[in-house]
Amino acid sequence: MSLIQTRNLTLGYRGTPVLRDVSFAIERGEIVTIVGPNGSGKSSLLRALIGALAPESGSVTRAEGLRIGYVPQKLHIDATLPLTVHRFLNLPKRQKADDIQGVLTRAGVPELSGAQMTSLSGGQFQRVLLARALLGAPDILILDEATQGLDQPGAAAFYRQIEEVRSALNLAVLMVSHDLHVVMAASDRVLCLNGHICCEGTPEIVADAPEYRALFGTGTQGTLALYRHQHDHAHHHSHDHDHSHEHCQ
Ligand SMILES: Nc1ncnc2c1ncn2[C@@H]1O[C@H](COP(=O)(O)OP(=O)(O)OP(=O)(O)O)[C@@H](O)[C@H]1O
Repeated sequence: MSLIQTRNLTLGYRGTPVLRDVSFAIERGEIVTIVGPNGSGKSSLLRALIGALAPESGSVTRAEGLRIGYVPQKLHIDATLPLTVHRFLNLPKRQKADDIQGVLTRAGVPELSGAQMTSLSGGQFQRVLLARALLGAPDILILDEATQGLDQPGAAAFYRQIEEVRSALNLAVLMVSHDLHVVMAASDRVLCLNGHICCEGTPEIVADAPEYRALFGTGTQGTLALYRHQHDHAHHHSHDHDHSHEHCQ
């Protein structure tokens, strides 16, 4: 069974339509990225998937007992407040020291436990947020533009970390991003939204689709090729989904 599935999901705010007829499912082990212009309904879809926004029609089904780990865009930390990474990860609930060290290691920052939150670089900060999301042993990680403010190499490194986490823990990853170049390459599947699913499939299929090009231009392919080249066969994925039905329409 899928971790989360929607059928003909239609969303809106007091009669203003936002998304119509979205049928989507995400399985364990998959990395799926949602792209789309501003206002295309990406965050609304995430909100509906986690149950924070009720459908106008259609349905959202979550696997029983599904644990969701959420990585926000950013989080404001009061610069005057002394707060170590270790203490931050103990909020709001006290955690075992081993568990904290474990998620920091998993997030690629094992050395940061004693560091002050306010001293972290953007990339380190996002990894600490990733570590926090991992504390609940999630089945699915949901990231809402988690690399905003990072430069392109920083964002690419963060997504490689996400891929490592996915491979190690076999969880699903669903992310919204504007970093089209790097994020598309790090995804198994891309969903392009514009009031509805205008296009979906592997990054290559979506980047080639006229609907996607009409929205985002044609600059993505070269970067995808470069990323693939650098990244080729660096690791093995344990999942094996059949996406032969992928299409753009
Ligand atoms: N709480 C709300 N009340 C009313 N309208 C809303 C609300 N939240 C979002 N909207 C509207 O719904 C539409 C989709 O917004 P949403 O935030 O889902 O898009 P998005 O693709 O995530 O955009 P962005 O890339 O700018 O973050 C927009 O027109 C927005 O103004």
